[in-house]
Amino acid sequence: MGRSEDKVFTERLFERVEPIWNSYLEHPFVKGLGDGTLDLEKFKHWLKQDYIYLIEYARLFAVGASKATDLAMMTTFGELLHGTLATEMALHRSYAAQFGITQEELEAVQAAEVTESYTSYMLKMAHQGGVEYTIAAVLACTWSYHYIGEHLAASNNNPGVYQEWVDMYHSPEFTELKDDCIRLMNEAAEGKSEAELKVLEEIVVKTSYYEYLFWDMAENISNWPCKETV
Ligand SMILES: Cc1ncc(CN)c(N)n1
Repeated sequence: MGRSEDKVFTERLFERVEPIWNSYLEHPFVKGLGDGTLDLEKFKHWLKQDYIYLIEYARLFAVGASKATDLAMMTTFGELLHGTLATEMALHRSYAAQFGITQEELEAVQAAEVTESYTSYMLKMAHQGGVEYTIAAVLACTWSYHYIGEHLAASNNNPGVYQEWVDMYHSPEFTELKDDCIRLMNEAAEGKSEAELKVLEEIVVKTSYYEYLFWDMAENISNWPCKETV
């Protein structure tokens, strides 16, 4: 006991990404969400970019369903797909309605540079390997948002207009989506060689870095340098 091989795969992953995820908690955008001081224009940029990010993210679950190795796994991917489209994206539609942004406007948003790069990377990984690549590509997204949601809720600051955001990401529904992703990752990692696990670990690390870049993109309201190029 006590050897690294005795850990379930996601425990080993968490040890690797925990410092990266803790850096999100120090990020000005995330801090602003937690204490309600975040500039609304920054939040609107996140909202629009995240909506189209989530459309591609939902597509990943469809790829996962097509690569599933048994019916139980296919069912879980179906639930994750539905949970993203119906539960998580309902948060975005609710905020958009408060800000006078229609659903059509949300769907017509053009991906900013980081959104495009991040979703392209995830989809490339999902298509490159077996179902375990797809799960590795989505894991940090769901799990790290839950990590942030839990920390913000526990910090007892007043998120003000962002209360709904904090409530969503540590809600029982979102916790279930996160737990499903963790379970799928461990199932898919079973019997894999160390070399294969290392590849999956690097996907989780890289998507964790992309998550940081996404917070930065929202904080800086950044987009492509020339509007004409999008
Ligand atoms: C960029 C990003 N990463 C993760 C999540 C949580 N599904 C999200 N909504 N947006």
